Amino acid sequence: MNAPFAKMNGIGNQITVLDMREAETRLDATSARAIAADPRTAFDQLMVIEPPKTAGTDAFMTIFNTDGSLSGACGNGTRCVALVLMRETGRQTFKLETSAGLLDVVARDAETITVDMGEPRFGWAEIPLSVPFEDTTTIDLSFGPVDAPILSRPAVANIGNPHAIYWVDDVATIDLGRIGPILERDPMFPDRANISIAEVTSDHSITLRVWERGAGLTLACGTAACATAVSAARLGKTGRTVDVRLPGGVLNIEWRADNHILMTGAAEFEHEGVIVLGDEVRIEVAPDTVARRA
Ligand SMILES: N[C@H](CCC[C@H](N)C(=O)O)C(=O)O
Repeated sequence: MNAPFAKMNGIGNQITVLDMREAETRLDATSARAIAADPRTAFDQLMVIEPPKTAGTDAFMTIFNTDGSLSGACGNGTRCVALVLMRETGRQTFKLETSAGLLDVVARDAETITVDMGEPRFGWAEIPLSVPFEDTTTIDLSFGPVDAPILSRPAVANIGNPHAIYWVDDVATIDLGRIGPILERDPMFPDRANISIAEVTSDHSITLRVWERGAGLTLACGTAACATAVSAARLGKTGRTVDVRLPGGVLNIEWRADNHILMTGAAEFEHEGVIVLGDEVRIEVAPDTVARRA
């Protein structure tokens, strides 16, 4: 079976979009890991486009991480899927669905794609946490020596996936590649968690680095930007509209008065081809789609 793929990125977050709308089978975790292992299709997230499950939606998306685990949400990948559908249909508005819910998308152009990421959830059981906390704006989960922790008192939020955000004075001084994998698997998080460190630089800007659950350090994470923005606003650190600066680029996040989070940013094609799915995964890149990079 052949499925078209597009290797893309959402401000540096490595995304492979696999179109399985015509496929008779579903992709399994073993095949997802094989696709991740090939440099031509390597991804932080694999966005599998499937036929719509709910009337009025354009497609269902199954989201795999590099390690083959599933996520209910991926902001950067959703913009990439929208760009694929915009090119295919010429339309600019889409309704997409994941295991976590519905997403309305408005794609003005490749630089300006806005996803309504829905409403954040803050209840401890919704994150989920394994310990009850009445107030999730700060929870008790530090890292480092008890008397001089390197990180402490993160905010937590669920944006279709679990996030913990630590506030720091300088994101460059924290060894997130070492600390991230430990906190990702802390017993506090029964489903693991995406771990962010955030530096508030003004009442409308935040610098962010993310260790992603199931994928590791990435150049950007859309849901982490959303989780960070709403947490900063809840704590009074910023207003409700912020620019979030990630290593790969900037996302604008607006937490609307109706509680919905709007995420706006770019998406980009790199190259395309087909993935032949059988006992083994075979990848064929269409040479004419390989972007010339200086
Ligand atoms: N990069 C994605 C999030 C991936 C989340 C995933 N790592 C998980 O929750 O398992 C984004 O742009 O929102």
